[in-house]
Formats: sequence, C-alpha cells, structure tokens
Amino acid sequence: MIGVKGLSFVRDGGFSLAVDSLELNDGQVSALVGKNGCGKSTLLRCLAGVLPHGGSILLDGAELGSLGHRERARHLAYLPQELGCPQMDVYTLACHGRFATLGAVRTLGERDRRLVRQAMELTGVWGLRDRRLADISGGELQRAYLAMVVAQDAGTLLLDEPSAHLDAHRRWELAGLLRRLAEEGLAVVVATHDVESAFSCADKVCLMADGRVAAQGPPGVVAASGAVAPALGVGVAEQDDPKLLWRYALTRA
Ligand SMILES: Nc1ncnc2c1ncn2[C@@H]1O[C@H](COP(=O)(O)OP(=O)(O)OP(=O)(O)O)[C@@H](O)[C@H]1O
Repeated sequence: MIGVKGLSFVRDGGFSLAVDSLELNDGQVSALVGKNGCGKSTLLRCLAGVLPHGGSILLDGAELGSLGHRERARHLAYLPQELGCPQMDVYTLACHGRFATLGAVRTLGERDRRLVRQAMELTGVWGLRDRRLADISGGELQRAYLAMVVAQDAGTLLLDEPSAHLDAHRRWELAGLLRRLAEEGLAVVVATHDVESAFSCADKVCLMADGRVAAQGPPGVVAASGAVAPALGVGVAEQDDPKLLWRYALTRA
C-alpha cells in the first residue's frame, strides 16, 4: 500500500508534478490515466523511489526513502515503460525478479524457482522460457518483463504501460491477471493509455492532467466528474450491453 502526501517533483525543463494526497490500496487495481506527457511515468518513478521528490511517500507504513534497496524490493516491484533487450533468455529474465531480494550470491532456492515458474505461467511465457529476448515479439517481451515483476512477489506492483504491444485478447487477459493479483491482496498500480480497460476493470481511477490529479475515485465517480474530457480529450461512457468486452467505451469529448 502506498500513501502520498504533498508529493512534488520539478524537472529542469519546467514540468512539475504535484500530488496533494493519494492512496493506492492493497487488494485494489488503481489506474493512472492521462494524456501523453501529463506525468504518469514521473509519478510512478517517484513512487518507485527512482526519482528524488519532495513530500512524503509511505510504503506499507514506512517512509520510502528510509528503506534500503533489498527491503524496498520486498515490498515493491516496478515495471518501467522502456524495456531493454539484454542478451538473455526469457527464463533468466524472469529469475531477475527473485535476484532483487537475494544477496550477492544469486542462487535460487526451490521457493524462488516455484515463484518464477508460477509467474511465467500466469503471464503465458513459460512456453517461451528458452527463447532469447532478442528473438521474441514486442508483446511477448512485454509479458516476459511482467513475469519478472510478478516473480518478485512484492505486495505492491507499479506497472508502466503493461498493455503496450499486447493484442486485444492479451489486453483482456492482462486485465484478468491484474484483477487476480489484486484479489490475492496486492496493490496493483498501472499507468496506462488503455482507458477502456482502466475504467472497466480498475477499482480506482486517478485522472492526471499537467502534473496534477484532476480527479480520483471509483471509475463511475471519475466518469461522472466532468473532468475526463478536459483531461483526456475524449470521454468515457458506461455501456449496458453484456456482449461488449469493456464496460466503458470511449466517446467524443
Ligand atoms: N528524462 C526526461 N528528461 C526531461 N524531461 C522529461 C523526461 N522524461 C519525461 N520528461 C518530461 O516530463 C513530463 C512528464 O512526462 P511523463 O513521461 O511522466 O509523462 P507520461 O504521462 O508518462 O507520458 P506518456 O503517456 O507519453 O508516457 C513531460 O513534459 C516530458 O516531456
């Protein structure tokens, strides 16, 4: 669980992020949505401890900055937006999720190997385990990285654009996977342009504009707030057709 109070971050280029108050709870999927450049990744990077910031970020009750690297990795796993393609196979990448909490001796025990396999099966990459990262598709690479983050077995997941490169069916599967992780008690936080999925599947939507939180709350409350069209340039509307995949559809602003 993450609690933010008075968070601030200023870039040299002039962009500033300011979040007065935000709670990202255990057992919930929380979605950060907003236009390109509104600050979603910057906020996630502050929450992950990657960027220095003003104000307070509590991670499971402890000030984020007071936690050492390994302690933080036990509580929090972060999937960045940019995915590198190091010279390794999919299985080794997933094992890196376990390395985050192990010491200098990176020997995986039985529990580690079980967590890695579970994460790879959940994300559908177990069958790709021997393939080199350079030899798989963009969507497969996205899922391989997701396996690494899930294998870390942390209570809070920060995922930057986890649906990037995924086809329509995999996007749907991802929404189910995130729901399942939340039901296991994790705080799942996603920055996404997949607005339909965010409003349809998240417990909480945090709508961002110009480095600020324009609205936050349950999807229905944010959808009715009048803040969506100004923030996104498009609207959302709840649909009453059970045949539709997503409960919320995009509309003209
Ligand atoms: N490494 C960087 N150096 C300088 N400015 C940056 C850097 N990364 C992002 N910015 C700027 O910070 C602001 C917020 O960017 P950020 O990546 O947080 O937005 P975002 O909402 O995640 O965007 P997107 O949806 O395009 O990924 C933008 O004005 C962007 O140009």
